[in-house]
Amino acid sequence: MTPELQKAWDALRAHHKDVADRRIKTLFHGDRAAAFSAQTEDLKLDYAKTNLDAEGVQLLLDLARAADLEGRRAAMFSGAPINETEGRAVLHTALRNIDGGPVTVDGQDVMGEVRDTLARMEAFAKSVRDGSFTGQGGRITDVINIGIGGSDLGPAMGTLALAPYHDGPRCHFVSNVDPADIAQVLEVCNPETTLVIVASKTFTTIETMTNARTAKAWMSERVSDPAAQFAALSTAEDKTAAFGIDPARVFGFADWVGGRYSMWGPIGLSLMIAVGPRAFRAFLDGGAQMDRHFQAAEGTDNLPLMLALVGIWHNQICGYATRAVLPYDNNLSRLPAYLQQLEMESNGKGVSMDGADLEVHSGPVVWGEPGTNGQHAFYQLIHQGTRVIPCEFLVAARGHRDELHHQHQLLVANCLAQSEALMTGRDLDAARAKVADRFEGDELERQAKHRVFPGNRPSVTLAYPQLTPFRLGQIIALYEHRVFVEGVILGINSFDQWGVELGKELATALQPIVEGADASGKDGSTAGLVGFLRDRGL
Ligand SMILES: O=P(O)(O)OC[C@H]1O[C@H](O)[C@H](O)[C@@H](O)[C@@H]1O
Repeated sequence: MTPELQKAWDALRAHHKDVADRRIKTLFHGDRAAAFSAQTEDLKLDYAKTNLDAEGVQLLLDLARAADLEGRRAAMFSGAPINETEGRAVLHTALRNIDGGPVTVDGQDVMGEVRDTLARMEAFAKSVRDGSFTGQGGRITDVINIGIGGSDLGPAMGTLALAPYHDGPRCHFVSNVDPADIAQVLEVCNPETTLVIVASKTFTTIETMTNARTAKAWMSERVSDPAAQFAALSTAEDKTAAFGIDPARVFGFADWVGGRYSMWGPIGLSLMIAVGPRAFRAFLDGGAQMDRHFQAAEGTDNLPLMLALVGIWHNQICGYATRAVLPYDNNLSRLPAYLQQLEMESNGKGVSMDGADLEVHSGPVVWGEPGTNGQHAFYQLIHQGTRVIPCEFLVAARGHRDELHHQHQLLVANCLAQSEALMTGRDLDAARAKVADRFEGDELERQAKHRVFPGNRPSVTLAYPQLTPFRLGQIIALYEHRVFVEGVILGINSFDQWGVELGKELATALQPIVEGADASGKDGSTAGLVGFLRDRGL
């Protein structure tokens, strides 16, 4: 860590010591709500309900500067190999730069290829949607995307998010190697009218390849040329050919698109088939708009920067180990899962870019569920548990059901009530007043204590007009850049994922053992579990 960066961390920690005990609510005077929010025409990020003050924000901005955020950001957009452990550029932004200028990697403009692939995807999606591409039993009724991690979560989350725009064939997403996953999808599909999309950046992921073979076998029972109803999305075009997929239905992309950043390109094909090329373009436009905003907006006007700095404040400075993402937008119900990969696979590292042990914590545990469901499940702990969980709310002005707008208004009231309750809490006097008509004496005290809400719990709220394709693009790109900024400040490589390798290697080594080979070379626990499962039918 450079002395300048060290100084910036120290200054923030010292500031936190001074302000840790105050109550957020006492900070509300003057124009706090406006000063502690970042806004574009369509998006408002409110972080007034945090313990940040002007000095805290300034110190966070100093931290970003000391980490050379501007330099790293320019390096990313310019196509420099900032994924240093893999020697790759990081240019998922190029996939949505459709109306923008050239983007060069190793001196070559990649935009021609990006546009060509997008045009091929659009032509194919159109042919599936209008029935000119058919299965061997007629028009395509079902699309099955087989992929995992970044080759699943993006299109699965996006297809659900844009359900009101879904006018193409039904889309199913199979990810788990657990046969239960694929079996229940195959059960409801007709092989003669189903398109299978095998989505895998590497085309070697064992779960995906196993499911793809199962789908091919299922299809070959009913159609004479199953491969004709397969498409592939991958960087490994040689491997897609070996699987028997016609290059006309192979949509390739370059290694400078990370798996968890890949829904903007070919990996988004199932989403494009669901909502149509036009809506998909609007999604790309939303992402591109956020890219421009991220590069141009200054300091506190910059949404991804401020979302990241609030995250750093909570996770690193206040020591809150997790953050809850709570969309009050049911169609975003897979957003928490999507963000778990985006954030935790990107910033869940213990080693800095230069190979030294990290001197700060890795990124936070991210989790969540849509409101209002979470309110009736785990909000108890958020309100009264002993650990503070910063909450991130998402809420739209309007849903897609005008006739049920009164229900949407109730949803919004719930969202706003939660952030208010978290901040304000309820003190012992107010709690006593709640039960004074039913209890007295010691029992009144005891009952009141259970009804105290400590409050002073921070949250941020992202508000937007409506979850359209364009807006989804903005929101996903906002989170991507937030992860980038946090990664730069932590000094890590947000674009590799070595931490997933060991489990994969050991699973491969364990396969013969679960199939019957001798387990005695394994530790006693593993061997014991194999024995237990074998005795019961493994
Ligand atoms: O797209 P694939 O190559 O099949 O990879 C699928 C996923 O598996 C890997 O193990 C990585 O952890 C993920 O980043 C990736 O998205």
